[in-house]
Amino acid sequence: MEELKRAVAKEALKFIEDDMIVGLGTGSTTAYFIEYLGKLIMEEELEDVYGVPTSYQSRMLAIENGVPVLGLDEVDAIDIAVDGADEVDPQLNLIKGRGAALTMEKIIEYRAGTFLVLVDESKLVESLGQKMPVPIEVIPAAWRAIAEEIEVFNATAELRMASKKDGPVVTDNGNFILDARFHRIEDPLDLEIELNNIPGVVENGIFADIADIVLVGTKEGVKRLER
Ligand SMILES: O=C(CO)[C@H](O)[C@H](O)COP(=O)(O)O
Repeated sequence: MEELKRAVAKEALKFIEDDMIVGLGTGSTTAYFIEYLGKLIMEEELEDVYGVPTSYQSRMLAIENGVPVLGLDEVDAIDIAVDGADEVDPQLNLIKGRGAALTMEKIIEYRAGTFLVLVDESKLVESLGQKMPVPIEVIPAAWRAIAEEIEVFNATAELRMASKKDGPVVTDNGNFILDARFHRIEDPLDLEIELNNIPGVVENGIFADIADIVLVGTKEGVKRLER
């Protein structure tokens, strides 16, 4: 599995050119990409490339690996964003947010000229929600009310608990995460919009219609899917 992640991360470097502003995703696959990107920058094979991190994790990795970073408010545009995903359906709709970084990921990836997704083949599903719950970032005081409201969608929502801290996971933005399991997600775009309409919801992990290219690591090599 790590080999497949490394292979897609290497392939993603082919999309990066001098003078690009690159959105840096979060997670284990993107971590390889940031490492390799830093190597090219340090070896001066790429010039004037800047990363815009989507999380503390990607910011720390970028700094550690020699990728200069800028905040979203310091750039005019993002040429390309590179990130992993938890599920990818045949229309290239995604579920993201296992790493609880979905809000900044969506803000940056929505704005990118190209959104490039890196996954291994285990992430491909027939329909979203097949394996993974949909993470929903919520204002802490509203978590219980929203968890109850989610039931209207024929779903159950669970507050994500931390493993190295007592109590719930707190996101980089200071919010909580609900993991919602839906019986069936018929229309990802519709559900994405409806969830965001609930007061107290900051953002949800359905990324419908925004991925441009998905690189899939398989045992037979890296495959490219395009919308
Ligand atoms: O959405 C994410 C973090 O919020 C990650 O991109 C997603 O969970 C994939 O991670 P990995 O590459 O480690 O499987």
